[in-house]
Amino acid sequence: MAKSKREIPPNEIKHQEDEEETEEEKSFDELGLDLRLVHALNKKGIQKPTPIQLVAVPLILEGKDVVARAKTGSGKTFAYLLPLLHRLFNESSVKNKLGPAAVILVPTRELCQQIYSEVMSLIELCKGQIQLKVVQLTSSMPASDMRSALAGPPDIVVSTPGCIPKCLSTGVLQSKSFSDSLKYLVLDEADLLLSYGYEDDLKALTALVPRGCQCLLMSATSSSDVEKLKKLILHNPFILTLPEVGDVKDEVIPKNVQQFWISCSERDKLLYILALLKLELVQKKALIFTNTIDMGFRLKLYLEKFGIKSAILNAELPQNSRLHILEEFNAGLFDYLIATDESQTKEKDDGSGHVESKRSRKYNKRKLDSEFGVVRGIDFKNVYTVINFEMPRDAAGYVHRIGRTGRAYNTGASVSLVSPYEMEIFEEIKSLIGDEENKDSNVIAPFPLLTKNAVESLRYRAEDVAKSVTKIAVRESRAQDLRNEIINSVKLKAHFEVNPKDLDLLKHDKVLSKKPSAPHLRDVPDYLLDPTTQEACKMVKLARAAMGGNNNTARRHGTRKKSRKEGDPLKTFSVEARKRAYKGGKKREGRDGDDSHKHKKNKF
Ligand SMILES: Nc1ncnc2c1ncn2[C@@H]1O[C@H](COP(=O)(O)OP(=O)(O)OP(=O)(O)O)[C@@H](O)[C@H]1O
Repeated sequence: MAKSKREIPPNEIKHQEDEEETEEEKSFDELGLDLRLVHALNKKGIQKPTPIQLVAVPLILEGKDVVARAKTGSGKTFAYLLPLLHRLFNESSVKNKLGPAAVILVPTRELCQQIYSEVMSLIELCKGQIQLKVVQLTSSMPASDMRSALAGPPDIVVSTPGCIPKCLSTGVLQSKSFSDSLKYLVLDEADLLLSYGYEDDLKALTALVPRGCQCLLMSATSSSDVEKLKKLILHNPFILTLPEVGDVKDEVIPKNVQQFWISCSERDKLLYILALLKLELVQKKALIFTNTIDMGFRLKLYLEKFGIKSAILNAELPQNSRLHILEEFNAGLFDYLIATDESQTKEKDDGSGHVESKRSRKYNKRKLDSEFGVVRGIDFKNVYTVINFEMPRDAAGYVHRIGRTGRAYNTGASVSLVSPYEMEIFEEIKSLIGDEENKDSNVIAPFPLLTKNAVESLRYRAEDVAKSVTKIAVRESRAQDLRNEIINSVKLKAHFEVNPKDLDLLKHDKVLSKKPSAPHLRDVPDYLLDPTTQEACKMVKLARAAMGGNNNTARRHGTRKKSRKEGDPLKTFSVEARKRAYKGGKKREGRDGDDSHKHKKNKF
């Protein structure tokens, strides 16, 4: 355990990344973890604990209540999962227990799935030496599914908070059985649980948490909500804060993420993002955030016209599709994911002074999934760049968005397009993450690689194309995409239950536009680029090569695997799907190869 050298309350442990050198040398084994878990981690390529794991694991193994606050991507999940599994592995199972021993509560379904997969993969890697039943529950599950999931009962339940009260009220779970068996309660992404509207559910649950239950609360940011939860559920917990929250400024963005911004008008945002992507001034994979679903589709349609493929992720899509999109993106099947991370209520007013049309509002009234959370806590793999096409509505949203890159020991970058409407929130963000004492410190620096000339050389076509992406086109594409995803989702459900790892059926970066992109818009000829931009492109490419390509390995595997799977029942899905898959494969082979021919031949 990290010893406190400063005068801080006895149960409060603050930790700086550069202190306690000997602590940082410690291995998982030396933290006292079960060797089966240590081997499982090694098989995953995880060798040394992150700072939060170094401090939290021993405390949790000792049975302490812990509140851990650490940056996004700092490894908080293993910080509680490893000691939790250790304790469950080594406990003699209580006979006749009628409820779960451990409950992990998370704010969204996506997180539920993610944590569930993480637990299952650790258990599987323990080579069948461990028999633990793990289930996931979400509020939309029918009572019969909940009943069968809870039969046994399971050792670990991963759930959104609304589910447990639902299980209790429908008689699927008895309050007494629940209280008698519960030994571990984890509130993960605690800073979000209340903002997702789970306060009543959590209060209902509190009454049932027995005194001896070990409670753990994990969060990326500190907030009054976290304080509230801490008081509600934990008893005299150890408070871990990494890195140390200094007197002056709270550091919430990982140091390994370089943050940039570009000042541009609302109208020029399409032009600027085109320049960033088309001139390849940002590293792939990139996660692009918009505040409304319509804007996400507008952006996708616009980029398509220039031959830039992307996929869309939002709360409107069916759950299966969302999970599938995440898995595909994580597996490297496409490079750009446009995500909308706000809820329906917020979507009505986008804060930028833009008034949405009546029809658009009608579409926005579609039922969005309140348990959806694209940004919060999701472990996107190998995202190098996060682009804020529109600025989030609050500073915490910025922290969570940027936290999708630079995870664990990786590096990353972010680029925010900031219009005059968004300067206020931008200032707020800067003051949250910056150094107030040193006003000149460029925590978010101006993006250095894009010259005015480079932008202007693209303006004519960019504006022309932007005009062609009409509101009607956006609306039609959104409706069409939703229809497709609903059909696919129903058909996929059965298959994914049997083959959860199969990613290859549907390509989510399919082209939505009815007209193919014009060849002259696909590539940028050299004569349009000034020497500075050409130099910048080269630098980015070199950096990508140094980083080991552009994450295409998985994609290539995916393509080949698919072409071999002629017998796959999913391939008979529909003529459309097959065509798309074939086209997708061809296209990807081209993209995987040397793409240096780009920028040379075609006229722009
Ligand atoms: N000790 C480690 N060494 C290397 N990678 C690790 C280690 N611990 C966790 N990771 C990886 O780091 C990534 C981020 O971990 P995790 O999702 O737990 O972060 P987090 O702190 O919960 O972030 P967020 O607040 O965004 O949810 C995951 O891909 C995880 O597998």
